[in-house]
Amino acid sequence: MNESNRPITEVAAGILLDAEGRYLLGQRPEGKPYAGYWEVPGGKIESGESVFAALKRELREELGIDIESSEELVVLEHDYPHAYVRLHVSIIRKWSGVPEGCEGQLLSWQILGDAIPTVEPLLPAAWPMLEKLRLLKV
Ligand SMILES: Nc1nc2c([nH]c(=O)n2[C@@H]2O[C@H](COP(=O)(O)OP(=O)(O)OP(=O)(O)O)[C@@H](O)[C@H]2O)c(=O)[nH]1
Repeated sequence: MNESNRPITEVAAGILLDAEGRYLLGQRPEGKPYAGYWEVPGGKIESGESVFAALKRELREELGIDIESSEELVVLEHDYPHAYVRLHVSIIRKWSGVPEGCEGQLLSWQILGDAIPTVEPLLPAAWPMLEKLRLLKV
């Protein structure tokens, strides 16, 4: 619970960062809250699951890739009308397979040095994680 007494939804989000300094965004599919918004891939952490296990499972389901490791970037909270979420954001530099939109979602590689993504709209809570990513010397 938080100060507004809403249950906290724990979420794992993974920023795939490639050797050319690009990161991946995906578009939320129809049927989910904020459908059509762009986000960092990931999803809800199941009860008893570690952040890394959730990330590994979500990225396999959503993108068809397998990750071996991740680095924590930031933990941030956001109060949405539909949920109060705590996002555990990690950077992933190595994976096997080529990311595909396994749930029919569009994907877009973005250049880290760009001020704003070339796709929109972005989920509100995606902005602070991208800010944090830019501050990092990657
Ligand atoms: N994956 C992801 N979720 C985010 C981001 N920013 C953000 O606020 N969220 C929120 O975190 C929650 C993630 O839920 P989700 O709907 O993607 O999770 P899921 O795939 O497990 O959903 P499901 O229960 O429909 O299967 C949503 O409330 C979403 O609005 C982001 O950048 N990436």
